This record gives sequence, C-alpha cells and structure tokens, in this order.
Amino acid sequence: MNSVRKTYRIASIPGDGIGVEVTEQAIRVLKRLEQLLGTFTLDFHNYDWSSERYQKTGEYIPAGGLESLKNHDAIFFGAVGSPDVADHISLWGLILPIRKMLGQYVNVRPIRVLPGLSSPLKNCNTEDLDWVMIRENSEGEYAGQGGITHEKTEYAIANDIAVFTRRGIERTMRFAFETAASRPRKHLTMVTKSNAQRYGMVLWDNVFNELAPQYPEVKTDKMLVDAMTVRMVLNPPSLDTIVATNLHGDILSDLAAALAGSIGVAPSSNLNPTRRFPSMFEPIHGSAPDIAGRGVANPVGTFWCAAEMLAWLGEAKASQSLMEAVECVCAGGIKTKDVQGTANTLEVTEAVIRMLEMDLASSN
Ligand SMILES: NC(=O)c1ccc[n+]([C@@H]2O[C@H](COP(=O)([O-])OP(=O)(O)OC[C@H]3O[C@@H](n4cnc5c(N)ncnc54)[C@H](O)[C@@H]3O)[C@@H](O)[C@H]2O)c1
Ligand SMILES: O=C(O)C[C@@H](O)C(=O)O
Ligand SMILES: [K+]
Ligand SMILES: [Mn+2]
Repeated sequence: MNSVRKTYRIASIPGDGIGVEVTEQAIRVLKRLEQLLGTFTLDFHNYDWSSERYQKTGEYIPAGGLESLKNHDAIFFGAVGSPDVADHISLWGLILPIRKMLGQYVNVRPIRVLPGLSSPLKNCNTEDLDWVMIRENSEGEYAGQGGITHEKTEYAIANDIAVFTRRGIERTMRFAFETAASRPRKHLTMVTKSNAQRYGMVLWDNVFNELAPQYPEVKTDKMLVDAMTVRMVLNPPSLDTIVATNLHGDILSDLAAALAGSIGVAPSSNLNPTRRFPSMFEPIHGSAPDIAGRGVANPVGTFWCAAEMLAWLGEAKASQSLMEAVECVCAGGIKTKDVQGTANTLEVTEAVIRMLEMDLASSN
C-alpha cells in the first residue's frame, strides 16, 4: 500500500507553434498516467509566455515571473520562436533567461534509434546508436556578452564574446563523467575546437585532463568538433557519452537526432543538478513554423521529455511505463510523417494512452 500520495507542482510553458501542440498532448498523457497509477499527483500551472504575449505586452516573462517558476518542482516547456519576432529576441526573452537564472547548467540530450524507427544511415541498427550528449548550458558561446557599434552604418562592427570559466567547465564535466560512469559502456568523448581556438577551448582540454584520473572507471577520448561530425555519421557505435560546449552541443544534438531518425523524437533536460531550483524539460526541436497548426508534429520527443521529468522527480516506475508505451507505439508503426508514418499528433497520443491503459489497468 502506498499511503503517501506525492503532489508535484509543474509549471508548463507551451510557448509557440508546435511547442503548444506537443506539450498539450504530453500533459494529456501524463494526466492519464497519474490516474492509472494513483500514486502521485501532477499539479500543472500554465504560463502563457509566448511570442504572442510579447507582441501584446513587450515581454515574454512578466515581472516576478522567474521567481514564481522557482515555486515548482519542475518546468515543462514546448518551444519558443515565431516568424513575427526576431529569433534572438525570442531566445533571449524566454528560454535562455530560464536556463541561466535557474542554474540549469547542464543540458542532457539522450538519443537512441527507437524501436520501429530507422536511421538514415545505412547499416545503423537500433543498438548501434545509443548516446547521451551533455551540453554545457550556462556560458560559453551563449554568455551574452558583446555588442554592436556603428549599427546600421557601413562601419558596423559587432562581436559576441564566448566566456569559459573553470568552474563552469568543471561542473559540466563532472556531470558528464558521472553520467558516463552510470552507463554500461563507461565511455566519455569530449568535443572542442582547441586547435583553432586557443584559450577557452584549451581550458576545456586542461580541465578534462585534470578530472579524468579522478574517474578511472571511465574510458575517455577527445575529438575536434569538425571530425566529430564525421565520426557520428561513419562510426556511431564508437560513441557513448559526449560532452561539449553550449554551441557545439546544440549543433551536434540536432545532428544526433537526425541520425536517430528525426529531430521530433529527441528530448532534453535542462538540469540544475544541485536541485536548488527546478529543472526544465523540453524537446530539442523548436516551434517549427513550417508545420505549426496542422496537427502533424511528432510528439514522441516531448513524451520522452515527460518520462525524463518523471525520473528526475523520483517516479521511476511511471517514467519507465511511459517510455515503454511510447516505444511499443513506435514499434507498432503508429508514427508521424517525419519518421515515415502516416499518423498525426493526436493519433500517436491516443495510441500511447491506450497502450498505458492496457499495461497498467491489467497490473493494478
Ligand atoms: N528551445 C527552443 O524553444 C528552440 C529550439 C530550436 C529552435 N527554436 C526556434 O524555433 C524556430 C524554428 O527554428 P528551426 O526551424 O531552426 O528549428 P525547428 O526545430 O523548429 O524545425 C526544424 C525542422 O524540423 C522539423 N521539426 C521540428 N520538430 C518537429 C516535430 N516534433 N515533428 C516533426 N517535424 C519537426 C520542422 O518542421 C523543420 O522542418 C526559430 O524561431 C528558432 O529560434 C527554439
Ligand atoms: O539553445 C538554443 O540555441 C535554442 C535551441 O536551438 C535549443 O537547442 O534549445
Ligand atoms: K524546445
Ligand atoms: Mn538547438
């Protein structure tokens, strides 16, 4: 008998475009899972922070908004970005302040070829591509320093300054070593561009070399980011856990998702490993204006995020049941167009709900 029913306060921020479509369906799935298990409550609080709101009010996050997010156990995010607002305004107006101000200093992006899906690579089977990318999530190329002088003249001069700190690098790398150590293969690859970039990237190399002996069970290697793209494509089984800077991790994780079948299946966890503030779970994809409003977005990446969120909250059984249901639905061929199926967002969602009902109703 489970006598203490836990309640988790979840802030949901659907955002823009398909972010709204996939989070709505993922919340439906989570609420059904909650009913079926009866062991916890997910108390969702919706925040309408979006590009539409920005156009009306001039703000993505209203005054006091970040403080109010701190009163939650987790944040469930869709995507931000609109053809009507410049992308740097939307990114810096919503997602980046949350990642930075809530201390979500690692972005964890697992990726696998799910059952029933296929890699665009010849001869890449399910077991050949099973990676987790640890992206530094607070500084580096996204430090936010820089500026423009002589703007709108022919003398315009602009810079974006990348900032790498020993503490920022070390905390991300420790998380990556621990992640690698927790996986069967215990292998960590560090990515930089320390041949061309002589300071920040070399600091990455040095910190990595200092830390590696403290994790003797983890095998390590290093890659320059250009060669890393080649290795990801030509030798996927040689990789396991990967650690990279903010920008490199961003780019490589889109590539990783595509190699596993689609950007629509890939999840990400913006973690505050100290748990001082809530962590945020979002699919790696954006608002996809090209398909928004048509009900065809792949919700699998967001369902996988929901499973990652449950695991982070300590609900391992619920997390596992959800992931198993998603994988069974994929294996059964109920898939969206980006992964060579014919189903729409709603059909995939309903199939996942039915699968959960079959699995859990029979076991209760
Ligand atoms: N964290 C975020 O919220 C985030 C992430 C990436 C991009 N963005 C923003 O999103 C907007 C669009 O960016 P973009 O086009 O470069 O990237 P995107 O990820 O939105 O879309 C890239 C391509 O992948 C497809 N795609 C993405 N998700 C899909 C899904 N779930 N199912 C099926 N197909 C899917 C899209 O249709 C598009 O063809 C921009 O404003 C960008 O700044 C936000
Ligand atoms: O972090 C970014 O650059 C935004 C988006 O591309 C992402 O991957 O979340
Ligand atoms: K997103
Ligand atoms: Mn990205």
